[in-house]
Amino acid sequence: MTIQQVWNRSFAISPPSRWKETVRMMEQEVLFVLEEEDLFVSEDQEQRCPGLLGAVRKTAPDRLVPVGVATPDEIEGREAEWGQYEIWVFHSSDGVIEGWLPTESLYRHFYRMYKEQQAYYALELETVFNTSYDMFYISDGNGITQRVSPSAERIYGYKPEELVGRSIYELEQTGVFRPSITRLVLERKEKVQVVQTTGLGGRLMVVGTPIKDEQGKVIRVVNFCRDISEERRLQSELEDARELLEGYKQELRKLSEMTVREGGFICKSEPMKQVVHLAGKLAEVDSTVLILGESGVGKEVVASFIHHNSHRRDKPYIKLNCSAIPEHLLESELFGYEKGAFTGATKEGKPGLFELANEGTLFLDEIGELPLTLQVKLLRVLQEHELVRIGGTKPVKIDVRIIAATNRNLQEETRQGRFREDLYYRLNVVPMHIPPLRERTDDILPLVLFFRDSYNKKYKKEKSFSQEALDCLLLYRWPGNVRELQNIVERLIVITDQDVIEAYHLPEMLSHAQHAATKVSVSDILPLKTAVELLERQLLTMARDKYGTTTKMAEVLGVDQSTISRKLSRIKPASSFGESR
Ligand SMILES: Nc1ncnc2c1ncn2[C@@H]1O[C@H](COP(=O)(O)OP(=O)(O)OP(=O)(O)O)[C@@H](O)[C@H]1O
Repeated sequence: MTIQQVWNRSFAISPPSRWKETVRMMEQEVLFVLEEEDLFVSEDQEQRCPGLLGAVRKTAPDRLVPVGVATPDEIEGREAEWGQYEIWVFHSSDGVIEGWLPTESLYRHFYRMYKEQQAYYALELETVFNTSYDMFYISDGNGITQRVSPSAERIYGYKPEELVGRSIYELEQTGVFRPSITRLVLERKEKVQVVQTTGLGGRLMVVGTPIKDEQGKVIRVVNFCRDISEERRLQSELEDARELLEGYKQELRKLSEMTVREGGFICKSEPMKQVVHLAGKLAEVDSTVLILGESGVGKEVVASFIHHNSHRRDKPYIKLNCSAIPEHLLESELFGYEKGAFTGATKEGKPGLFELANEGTLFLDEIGELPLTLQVKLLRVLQEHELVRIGGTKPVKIDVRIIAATNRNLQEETRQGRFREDLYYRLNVVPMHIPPLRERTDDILPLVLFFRDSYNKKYKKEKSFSQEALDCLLLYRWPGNVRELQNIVERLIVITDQDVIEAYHLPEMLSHAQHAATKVSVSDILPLKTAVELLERQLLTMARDKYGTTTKMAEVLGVDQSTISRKLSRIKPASSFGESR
């Protein structure tokens, strides 16, 4: 039975709602008379303690009546022990009970009971206050700190005693926390829930609640503060892991694209033959290679060709796309870390890709995306052939061949200060430029046929292309280079219902090429090379007559200005064309 229940069974001598009042009266030594209903709350109570009501009623005026009251030993959960006390009962002249008055011994009993219960509540509150991982922060109506739980030291970096007595306005100004939730509660006079930043860089979710007096004036503000920095850290770690995963997924997709190639390496055009020739020579030496070229031209294919034809072929070939990994994770991916190097580091530490690629080749794709801080570290590895893991002190010897690739203009990047000049020269020992597909149109048809056969095999189909469709593919500019061509051929093989893929099956972006294809008509059979040359000559002459400058010609014919100059020099001396005449 709880205290409240005991009080009720004690015939509501003083209902709990009035204990406080009773105690206040006692403390002020004021006697007071309780109402009859305080004594006899309900018939139900009379039923539970039969006889008492009758006994009181039968009492002669102004007589002492014995009553049973729970002793103070009965505190939450313990069985009540009943003590005997007496009360004064007052009757009116016609015998109606007017009120009653506890005797002094009963007053003392009330008092003890109240104080013990108060102490019990205070103990409960104290325990919650002192042991909670969350923080309670209590201020008065003027914003002066009254009480703070010990977790303040962890959260704000101040012990409770260093905060008590200080103004929250001052603490906000000095940056212990921002904003002050107490200030907001005092301003708005209502409950406020806001995220607060601490001077230590943490973040708290704070719920501030006003306590008001009878006139509605805020006399206390109780803040409940939960540290959410950890949640945010975990969330950001999760996001990092997601980004990492996404990076690897991209790499996997590329890998699956590559498996279709199964070692097939198409190089029919003259420029591509030169690239392969150079790659063959580079495979014989260990020098650093920088492969330049637009996205999808085959830089990775060439890197892999170099590795697989070098003496390192039986050692690891590891590829890292510097733009696919979030900047802050790139360092540990590349250089590894020692155990406990940072929060989130595994217990054992982890080797980076440099160590994993030891004795083999590390292909750093999109090197232009490497942050400047890591560029310094990479330069050191290239120069000293050793690295130090994050959080480590011991240098680790490394024997790795670096092949880097980029579709950016690295020279321009160095001018802009985004790429270190010293690293650029260190990487640029042997640069290789892979021309875009539109500049080696002789590769288009072999590539289309190669991917057609690969995907026919993969999807168990027997599709072929109509001549008109092939013409469109040949005339398209392929801004996405070989990768785009590969994807389009795959899509056509998969989604076309008919066995022959016609021009109208081609995706929309090829429609311009298709349109162009119908604009060109050939009246006789002649060798393709001659036909292309004739067409090229006609186009160049037309464009030259119409526009007059190589800049404009390059724009309308969709090639670089240098290509125009080169081609024009074959049909007419280049000197007759100015840069932007
Ligand atoms: N000469 C080729 N023969 C056969 N397949 C090729 C050839 N060149 C490129 N590919 C294929 O085209 C796709 C893109 O090539 P790759 O990934 O090497 O291009 P990249 O220049 O490295 O692109 P990015 O700059 O976007 O990384 C790959 O699937 C690759 O197998």
